[in-house]
Amino acid sequence: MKRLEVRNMTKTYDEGSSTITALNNVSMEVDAGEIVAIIGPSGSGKSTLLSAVGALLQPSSGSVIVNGKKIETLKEKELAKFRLNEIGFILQTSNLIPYLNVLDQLLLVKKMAGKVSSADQQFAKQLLADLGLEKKLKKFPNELSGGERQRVAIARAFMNDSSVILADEPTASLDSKRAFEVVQLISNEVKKRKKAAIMVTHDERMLTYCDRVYRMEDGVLTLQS
Ligand SMILES: Nc1ncnc2c1ncn2[C@@H]1O[C@H](COP(=O)(O)OP(=O)(O)OP(=O)(O)O)[C@@H](O)[C@H]1O
Repeated sequence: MKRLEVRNMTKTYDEGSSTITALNNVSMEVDAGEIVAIIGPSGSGKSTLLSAVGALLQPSSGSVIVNGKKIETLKEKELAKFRLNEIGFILQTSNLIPYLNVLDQLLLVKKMAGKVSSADQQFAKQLLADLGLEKKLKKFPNELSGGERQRVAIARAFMNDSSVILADEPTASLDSKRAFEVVQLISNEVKKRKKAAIMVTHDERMLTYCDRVYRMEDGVLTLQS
């Protein structure tokens, strides 16, 4: 059983008299410890695919299966829980909360899910240390560089120990040195913590850190390498 499977997924949008096919019979698999890239032109359906895998959008047909469970079978309440516990998102910009320090950015995820244990505190510190931020625990976002902020966002995505990590152009706001660092760190954590990760990127230089590369064109996904 693969950690993540997408089976024959189609998403259409009705636009008056015409229909846009954002995803056209897309299938892919990502196993634990794998990071795959999706490249492709603007408007080809990459964000739509990430949204569907992250249970933020319902496909018109097809399935997303995480740890053998079809997410379309989940009810609204279970879906919210699924998003919180099984999906970690890393976005283009770090989206940190301005009035929380670095450590609290991570602990907020736990506060939302219930309460913060000392094991949670330890885990958060361990993740931040993995990402080279052990000296920045008490800093606020405006006291960090762009690369540091993005590393906090990566640590935060791993904080709920989800099965799946979804990264939507995580290097878009970084210069190329920082971009390499950030993708390498994501890849290392994915392998160390046995996540199934999908990264959408426009930057072909980042593909060296990925196990497979898929190309999206007009809603059709093909394996490139
Ligand atoms: N809510 C919506 N209603 C109608 N059409 C939509 C909607 N969301 C996306 N689309 C269309 O679906 C197609 C795929 O869009 P999507 O955002 O997935 O592309 P993308 O590959 O992520 O693009 P980019 O690289 O520019 O972010 C596009 O034609 C887009 O216009």
